Amino acid sequence: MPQNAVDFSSIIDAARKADPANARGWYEQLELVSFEGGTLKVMCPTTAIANFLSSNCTHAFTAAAQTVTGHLLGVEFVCDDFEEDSPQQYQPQQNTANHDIPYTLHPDLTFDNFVVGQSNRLAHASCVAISNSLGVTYNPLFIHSNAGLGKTHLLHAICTNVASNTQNLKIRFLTCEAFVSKFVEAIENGDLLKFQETFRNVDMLILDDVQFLSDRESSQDEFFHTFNALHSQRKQIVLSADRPPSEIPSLDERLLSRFKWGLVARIDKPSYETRLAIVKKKARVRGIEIPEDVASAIASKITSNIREIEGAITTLGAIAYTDNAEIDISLCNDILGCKEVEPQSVLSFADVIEAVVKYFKVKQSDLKGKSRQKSIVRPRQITMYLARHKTKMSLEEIGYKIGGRDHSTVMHSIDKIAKLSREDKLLKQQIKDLDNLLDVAKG
Ligand SMILES: Nc1ncnc2c1ncn2[C@@H]1O[C@H](COP(=O)(O)OP(=O)(O)OP(=O)(O)O)[C@@H](O)[C@H]1O
Repeated sequence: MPQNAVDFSSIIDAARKADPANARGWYEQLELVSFEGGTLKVMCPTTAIANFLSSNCTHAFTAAAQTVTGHLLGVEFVCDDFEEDSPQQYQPQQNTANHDIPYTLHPDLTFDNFVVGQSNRLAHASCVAISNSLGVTYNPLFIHSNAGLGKTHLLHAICTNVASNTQNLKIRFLTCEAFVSKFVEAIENGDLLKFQETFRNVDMLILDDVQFLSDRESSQDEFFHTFNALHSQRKQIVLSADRPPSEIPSLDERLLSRFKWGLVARIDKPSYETRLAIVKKKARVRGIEIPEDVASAIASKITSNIREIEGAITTLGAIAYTDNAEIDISLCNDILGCKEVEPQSVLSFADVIEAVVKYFKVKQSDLKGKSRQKSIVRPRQITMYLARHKTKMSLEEIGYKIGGRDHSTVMHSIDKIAKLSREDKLLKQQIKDLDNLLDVAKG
């Protein structure tokens, strides 16, 4: 089949329908570059987009390509960050070949896609400032807020901005949990020197959720030395937490004072106007048209957590793509109406993982690690299943929290547990016990 015989726009439409939750407005910017040896090569505008598609959408695009052409085809996402003649194939370990950023950056979480209002103006401005001159303005930068108000979004945006404006920088971006578990692993394996080299020789260190250091004395001590090593070389440090430094329990005084050396910026709950702008922005990113009355209904009803706004838009988009339904106020009220009668989940990922750890007597670090032992794999899959059903987290967020796994691994684990628990009595009982434990935790 020649390349020009492939109806690429129908493939894009079919891919949107096959997986509406991941459909994006920027699908329009994808181009078919070649069709050779049974593989469609799709050119992506950025590495982050190629990364996102490879991790999350390969299945949907392959199924779409096969449905539209009637042939067994493969799909490969490529990008051309170096502006060379031939496109660079996407390398899963790297965000760009010129930077060492081991963590996968999300293409949606950019400064362009971040709505600025009174509630987050300082945090946003300081992130922009540091990403334009690392280690010079605010060091460290400490951002804190309640859940779902944009901390992680800003951290991704800093990395994306730095990666696109500078060359050959070493950036480490990870959750504090990952830092602690790598530290513990390094002690266990006698690799402490290598660990220290990894974290003390970077141009920027970004740690998400540093409240996790609470009560972990050795990790605090190690981080204290990492901090000093970086700060003395004027390397940039960015930290985020769900509370200000002074409210992190059992935080060493030496760290507490260092966390306040630079700038501490709080993100507050956004106003109605900011929420409305966020609804519109999110809809645009997902390529969904939302009428004004629907946008304002969402912004009025969902007030405290932007993640829930995103959830409502994803649901509307899924219905619009799969049923070809028009998004109108009655559809919106159906969705938001359901939300109202749902009991408000106060469970977090931490509640879920703690329950699983206690119940199966396993270590958190193992659940988030790479072990393939059955005694770890099953509790890990159950954690993902429960996180999906008992919290409001997206597949991507669950993957991020459980050791940086991708969305398709999370989906596979959830499906597997759902299927097995129908037949396997022991598994069914385990889920029921954990369900009860979590209901008690919720109170
Ligand atoms: N000002 C904003 N503009 C656009 N999107 C936003 C904004 N604030 C938050 N969001 C979106 O809300 C969702 C949740 O944000 P994010 O994950 O950054 O929250 P968080 O503060 O890190 O939460 P948590 O503490 O639970 O990890 C993301 O999809 C993010 O893009």
